[in-house]
Amino acid sequence: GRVSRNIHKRFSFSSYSFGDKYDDINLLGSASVESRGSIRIPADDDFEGAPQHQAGRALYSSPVRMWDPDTGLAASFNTTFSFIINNQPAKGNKSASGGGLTFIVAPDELTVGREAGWLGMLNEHPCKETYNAFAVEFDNFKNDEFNDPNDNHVGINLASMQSSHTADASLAGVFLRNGSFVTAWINYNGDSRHLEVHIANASTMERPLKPIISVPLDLSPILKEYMFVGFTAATGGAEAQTHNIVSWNFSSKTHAVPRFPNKFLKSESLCNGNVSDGKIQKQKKHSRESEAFLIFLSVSVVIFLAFINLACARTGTKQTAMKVHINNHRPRPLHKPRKFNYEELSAATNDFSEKEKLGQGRFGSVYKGVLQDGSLVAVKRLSSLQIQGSEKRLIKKISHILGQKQPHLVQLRGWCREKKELLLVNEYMPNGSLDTWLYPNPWTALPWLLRWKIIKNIASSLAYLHEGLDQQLLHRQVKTSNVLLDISLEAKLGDFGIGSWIEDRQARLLNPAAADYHIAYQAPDSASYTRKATDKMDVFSFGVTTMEIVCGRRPIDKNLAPAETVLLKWVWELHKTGNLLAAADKRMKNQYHPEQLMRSLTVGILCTHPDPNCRPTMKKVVSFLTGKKALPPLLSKPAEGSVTVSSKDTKDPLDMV
Ligand SMILES: Nc1ncnc2c1ncn2[C@@H]1O[C@H](COP(=O)(O)OP(=O)(O)OP(=O)(O)O)[C@@H](O)[C@H]1O
Repeated sequence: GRVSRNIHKRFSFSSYSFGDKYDDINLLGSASVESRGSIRIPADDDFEGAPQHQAGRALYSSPVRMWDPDTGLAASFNTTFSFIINNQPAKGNKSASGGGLTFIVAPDELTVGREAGWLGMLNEHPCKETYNAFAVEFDNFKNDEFNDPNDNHVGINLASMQSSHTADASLAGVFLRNGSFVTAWINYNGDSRHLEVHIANASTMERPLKPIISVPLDLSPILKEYMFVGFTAATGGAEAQTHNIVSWNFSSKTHAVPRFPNKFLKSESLCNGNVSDGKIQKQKKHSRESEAFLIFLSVSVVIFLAFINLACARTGTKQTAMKVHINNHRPRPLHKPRKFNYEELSAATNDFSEKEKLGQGRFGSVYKGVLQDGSLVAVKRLSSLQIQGSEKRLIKKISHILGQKQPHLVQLRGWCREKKELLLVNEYMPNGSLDTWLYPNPWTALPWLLRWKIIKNIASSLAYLHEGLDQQLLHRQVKTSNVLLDISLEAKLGDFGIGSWIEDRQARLLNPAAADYHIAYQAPDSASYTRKATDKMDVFSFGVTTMEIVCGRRPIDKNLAPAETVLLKWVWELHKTGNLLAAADKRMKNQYHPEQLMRSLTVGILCTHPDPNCRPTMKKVVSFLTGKKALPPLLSKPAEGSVTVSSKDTKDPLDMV
């Protein structure tokens, strides 16, 4: 599954509905919304005089994102609109000429372009400053100064009244000024840099097969991030012409490289990563000295505060009474976990529609849903698969998970067991799963401080499941697709505990690709289905996940050189040659904390030891990561008697790839 990081914009005005959405349209110059509900330029109905030499604009009132500054790519957009150009000879002037209209992407919401041949698109700029607008013109006057081909053409205008491409509208059977309905379709693809324009002289919305213009076009040099879209039109001096836009649909999509909060980008401890493994030892010593000073400082502050507190308690001030009152007011849980019925979840997910699908795992699909109370949920639909054990045992297992509350565990809000399906209702995590942040976007580099925080968050939630409960709960599916990010990019571990209910062999049949991907996280000792699951298998998966987060690559990547294909082996080799820092994700551009990075990779190596007995517990991992416990020295070879990482005679699942 992948969470899209694109920004979409979509709006629609059905025929003669501009009056109903008056606030959504910004009218400039002589543009108006006439009584029937279409946009009309010029405003005045009187053909006798006023409409001559008029220019006006009607823009969608909010800016639209048209360009992504990080990738430099233009938006892709599709727009369809219907218009009528009505042309009558002005009094005393027999020849009917005209002006025309444009669909414009404008850099501002204030400019009204010049009248006549300028179509309200541009002004003459005495200082020659360019006005970076893009427009498709529907021009019914031949301006020789702009090299117009005739008085009935469509043109592409890039910050200029001289069109870069033109086409004769009559080739599509369209006569722009004869007062009939014209429909235009403008489709621009910012990735492939291609523009197509279709027109049809009809009130139907059916697009003709053949475009009137189809050209390669890179709009990115003239676009800026936010722009205004809409229409311009103008009249000249020898005609009485009105331009009515009757209906309009617009949709756009821009790439978006996430911008991370400053707290993840700036830190004094972040330094250029060109540091050798050896230098880090020295840095460690220095940081221990500063840690000692910090501890001294904190202890002094605590003693001081305790003293103040004691003094207040003696005087029995009002303040103390108030504090007690606040502490007693304990918040109630927002959503009590419960059993859901099928209809409720079907309604919440729009009948499990494809549009609401968040992703597909080994056992089924996950859908976004809105419950009746308005809260957002992610519904995991485990269909037609073998759930292990009796119904009674299953419910018992679910209730064990339902009760778990830890800040870094995705909250299970309930379940539904109906129609031979099991549906799990989880809290919705708006920023999706971690794998979608790591891949495949080459522009997104998760900042180091965020990666470091995520690693510590996962470690703490696993330590809680393993050692913080009366009855140990094994996760059994620790991997980046099960690490989910909430609105403030806090990491939470999802899908904990459910691995033990589900028939693994069934999963391969359901989704072989996902099953292959899953195997990369599995410890060699879990290769046998008869072997009982242990917490050390979770520790192994955590080790692989940690390496993946630091290195920003998949645990198995067949596109890489053979020596690098298996992440675990590659990291181990780099460690042996004292070159561990070279494993850091290149997209971080050396902006990381070398000591933290080394520490997490070392923890990764310890956790993926082939011998489960040599792997640390998750509690120990937490103290290694937080620096409470010193890391044991890593041997250049795994300890005597244990199986080596690269050994061929183990049942290492990585060797099966
Ligand atoms: N609570 C949630 N909030 C938002 N998105 C979610 C949530 N749970 C899952 N997803 C999305 O749905 C996708 C599929 O999830 P699912 O857990 O079914 O599969 P998986 O983790 O990729 O594989 P597996 O089935 O082996 O666990 C995830 O990758 C994630 O993008």
